[in-house]
Amino acid sequence: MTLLARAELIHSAEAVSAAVSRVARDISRRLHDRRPLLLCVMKGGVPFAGQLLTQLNFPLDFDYLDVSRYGQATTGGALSWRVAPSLPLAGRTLLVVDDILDEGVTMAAIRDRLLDMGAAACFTAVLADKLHGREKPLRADFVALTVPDRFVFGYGMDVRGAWRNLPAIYAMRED
Ligand SMILES: O=P(O)(O)OC[C@H]1O[C@H](OP(=O)(O)OP(=O)(O)O)[C@H](O)[C@@H]1O
Ligand code: HPA
Repeated sequence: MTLLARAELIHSAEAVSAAVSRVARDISRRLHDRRPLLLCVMKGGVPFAGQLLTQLNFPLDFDYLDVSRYGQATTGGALSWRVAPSLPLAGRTLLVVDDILDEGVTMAAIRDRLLDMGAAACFTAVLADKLHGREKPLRADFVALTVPDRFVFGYGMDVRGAWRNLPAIYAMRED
């Protein structure tokens, strides 16, 4: 059986879409008058950032950064910075958008680096916050959904490089 056929549906496409719209409204309320620079974290942040962008009805700028610490693995390793944002950050309000806050190592390192680069404020938005019960180095300001403490994929999140393109969120079965 294929990996997808054996996987368990955690959040349907409809549930993901509704949660993204709710977060878009929250972000609009909080940041509408701050002309934020929205930074998409490659690669997993692409679907979430793309859908958010179409629902944020206020002026903003857009750029991306690329970091990775999982590669094809299901456990995290050392963080590798591949591309830093190219737009100037000094004095800006940032909104960093990623697919998942798991151990939180990636988002905390991104926030620290962006503040070091001169950003005035760094807000964070994630599609999924993984509930594993361990302390995280940061809490995201905007969270669309929670996911259980299992390896999840879909809507930007990959499993061994695949299935980022799914409109719903699935979890691998443990056995
Ligand atoms: O909270 P953490 O435990 O640090 O994990 C979260 C990070 O892991 C994934 O990135 P990955 O390294 O797989 O890069 P990718 O998005 O390019 O696949 C995900 O997109 C987050 O950026
Ligand atoms: O559960 C996960 N799925 C996909 N990518 C991830 N990166 C960190 N945790 C995960």
